Amino acid sequence: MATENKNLSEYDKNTVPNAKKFRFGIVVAEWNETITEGLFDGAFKTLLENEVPAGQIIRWNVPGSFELVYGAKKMLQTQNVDAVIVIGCVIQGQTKHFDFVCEGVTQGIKDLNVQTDVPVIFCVLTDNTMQQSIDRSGGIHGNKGTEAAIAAIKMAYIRQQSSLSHQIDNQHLLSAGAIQLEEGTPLELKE
Ligand SMILES: Nc1c(NC[C@H](O)[C@H](O)[C@H](O)CO)[nH]c(=O)[nH]c1=O
Ligand SMILES: CC(=O)[C@@H](O)COP(=O)(O)O
Repeated sequence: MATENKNLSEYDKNTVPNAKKFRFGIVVAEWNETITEGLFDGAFKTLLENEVPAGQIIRWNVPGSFELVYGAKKMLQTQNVDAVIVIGCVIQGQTKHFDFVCEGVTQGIKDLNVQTDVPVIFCVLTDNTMQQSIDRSGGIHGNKGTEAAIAAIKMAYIRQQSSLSHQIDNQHLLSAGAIQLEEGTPLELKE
């Protein structure tokens, strides 16, 4: 389904987990800032609407979308966050630079999702025209920032639940008699 057949701001509140205790990082590119500010507004307001306290939302700015990867990496390395949203707007110009920026940021964010434990949400418009970006940052097609905020809440919840289930599994094993040795602990077998 293409964006033109879906309003990016619409979501079913009944499918959104409780987000009150989650902490979110938002990294915003300054290129095309009228668009990225619109995307940020959509994401920020949606997090507030889902009862995330403003004090649990950390915002950093970076120069352009290519720097979103480094900004997200340092955000999740240094801040206590349950998910990171990266916000950018890349618009086709006269050269192939568009292709390289889009590929770089896409692959970089994918790599962070593979290599780290904190979900990084891809709120980067890759449009042919400014009008397409306007339409997707609060215009006729809604706001991709809203979509990204809901995705961030859902992924933070999956991260939390998967960690809990892992802990429960461990507890189950320990309570069932399995032992968990600290690395280097000598195993003493009693007669
Ligand atoms: N043309 C756009 C850029 N270009 C800048 C790069 O993202 C990067 O900041 C620069 O190459 C220095 O590393 N960035 C956007 O976010 N949007 C564009 O349309
Ligand atoms: C995505 C870009 O870097 C692009 O907008 C820059 O424009 P140009 O390709 O005309 O240099």
